[in-house]
Amino acid sequence: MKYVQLVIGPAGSGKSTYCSTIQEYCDNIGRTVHVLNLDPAAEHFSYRVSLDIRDLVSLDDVTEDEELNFGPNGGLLYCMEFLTENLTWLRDELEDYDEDYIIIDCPGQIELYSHFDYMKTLVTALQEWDFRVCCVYLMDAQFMADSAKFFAGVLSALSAMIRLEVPHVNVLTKMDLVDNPRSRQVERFFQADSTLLTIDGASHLSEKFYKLNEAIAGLVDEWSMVSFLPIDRTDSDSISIVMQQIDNAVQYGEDAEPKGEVPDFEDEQRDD
Ligand SMILES: Nc1nc2c(ncn2[C@@H]2O[C@H](COP(=O)(O)OP(=O)(O)OP(=O)(O)O)[C@@H](O)[C@H]2O)c(=O)[nH]1
Ligand SMILES: [Mg+2]
Repeated sequence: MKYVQLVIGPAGSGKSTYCSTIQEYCDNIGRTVHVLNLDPAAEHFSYRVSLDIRDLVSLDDVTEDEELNFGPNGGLLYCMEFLTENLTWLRDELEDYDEDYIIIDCPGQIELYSHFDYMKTLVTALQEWDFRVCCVYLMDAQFMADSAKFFAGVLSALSAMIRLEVPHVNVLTKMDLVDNPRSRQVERFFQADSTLLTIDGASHLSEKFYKLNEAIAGLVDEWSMVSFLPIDRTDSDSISIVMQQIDNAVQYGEDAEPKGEVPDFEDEQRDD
């Protein structure tokens, strides 16, 4: 089987850093992974890039083209559309890898996940090429300052989850920056729960906005669909827990051939 982690989330949520953290972790445990940069605007990498969308199209090509005349955000959408129209390029590139565990570092523009179909088209193509895809949705733990913000984040995670229709793991990033007293506060957010709204006195909200938040929180609660795993890049246990959750989600290794000599049960049965 072949596997993909599709790493998505808002701008600056730590997607590229997560990819390098996972690559380093896998290097250490002797597991081969390849990281694909899907951000046509990316320039600097803290991981080894195995595959790069910029070999097909880069943001500079698009924004410097006088006929196209795009700004950075329109240019990015154009690049993603170009990718979805040239998926054979990606299929051919992916065919080069025997060890098929790919981590895809996606761009951060939230509209890509909320109301454009490019990511869904990509996911469908990967599934057609026999990849098991897990969406890894990252959110910055530092934004957990109040529950109204948290529920806004939950809704965007939920919208990606519903749109992409693949196993989904939500991760709170940058836990190393959360100091101890605050970390207890952050822990409340690992499991989305509507009581959060009443705890942290979203009292600064107008009554109408509070009710809206309450209704949304109730919806999330009722579906019990959204939980978050914390990741601290300085703590290998937390990385390992995130990897285990993703492995479970894609059933990683379940069809692996057993290593070493396989006992011949048929012979044993005959002897019996
Ligand atoms: N301390 C700490 N900083 C982090 C962590 N993850 C990301 N950062 C910092 O947060 C900033 C953004 O991180 P990136 O990994 O580039 O985030 P991104 O989601 O790839 O950003 P875009 O691709 O621009 O959407 C950088 O300055 C990182 O160094 C983390 O786990 N701990
Ligand atoms: Mg990035």
